[in-house]
Amino acid sequence: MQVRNVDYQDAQAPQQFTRSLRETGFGVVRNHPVPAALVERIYSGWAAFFESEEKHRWRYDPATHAGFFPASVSETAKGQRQRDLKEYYHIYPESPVPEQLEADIREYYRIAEGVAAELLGWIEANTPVEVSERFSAPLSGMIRDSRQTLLRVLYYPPLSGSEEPGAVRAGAHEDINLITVLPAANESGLEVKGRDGEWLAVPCDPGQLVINVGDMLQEASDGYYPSTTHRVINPVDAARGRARLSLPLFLHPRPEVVLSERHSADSYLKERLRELGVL
Ligand SMILES: O=C(O)CCC(=O)C(=O)O
Ligand SMILES: [Fe+2]
Repeated sequence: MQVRNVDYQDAQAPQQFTRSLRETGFGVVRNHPVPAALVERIYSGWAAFFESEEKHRWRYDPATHAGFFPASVSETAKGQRQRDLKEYYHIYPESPVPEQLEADIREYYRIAEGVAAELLGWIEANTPVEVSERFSAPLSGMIRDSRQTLLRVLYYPPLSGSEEPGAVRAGAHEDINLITVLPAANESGLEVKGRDGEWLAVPCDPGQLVINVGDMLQEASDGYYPSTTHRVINPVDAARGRARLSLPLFLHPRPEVVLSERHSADSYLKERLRELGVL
């Protein structure tokens, strides 16, 4: 199995990228429109936020699920017993954000959403017609003007040594949404599960973007694109003392968008959140 690394500017990029998604559920692109300096500023600004007490004043709103989620309420991946070793901050288009962090994060949201629309166009154009004729709308149109797309700023604290045995940074899971756009994290750790069950590190140098298929694209394509299981493993040696930040943008269609005969985006999301015990 090979997660391809594709030059965004290359004429062959749309085919190569789509092939990687089809074969592995993942693709990596370089030379893309997300400025590396913007991502670096976001990582350092948000590291300071997560390392301050200020974060507790931004605790999430249970009605909207926007805001800061401390480690004590963090997700537990399906089949995992311990909570993930992570904290995060959820941002939707109208969510409140600390003022000193707001301009960069809104800019990132806007640019990454634009890249996602372009990539969905590539996928659409390179999907066999017997699969794409089932799409209820062009894939890039499904996310247009969506208020559901979620930006998650993730902070995995340095390991203290007092973690519960078996607890990991992010337990094996699949994403619920259409696709996920993820700039290279500041530390390694992301792994993808191959068809043969072995775990592979997702190759990702600074400045690159990782894209993965979520359950909604798997559902809309009737399994043609696989929503691949992934996880974040714990660091070893010197890296244990370092925090890891990452910035996934989860692209969600508008609620009324039809995914399949069984599901709209809204009914699908609700079913999955109920399974996760979040609804
Ligand atoms: O932190 C990462 O690299 C991946 C995070 C992830 O898979 C998620 O939040 O769904
Ligand atoms: Fe994920």
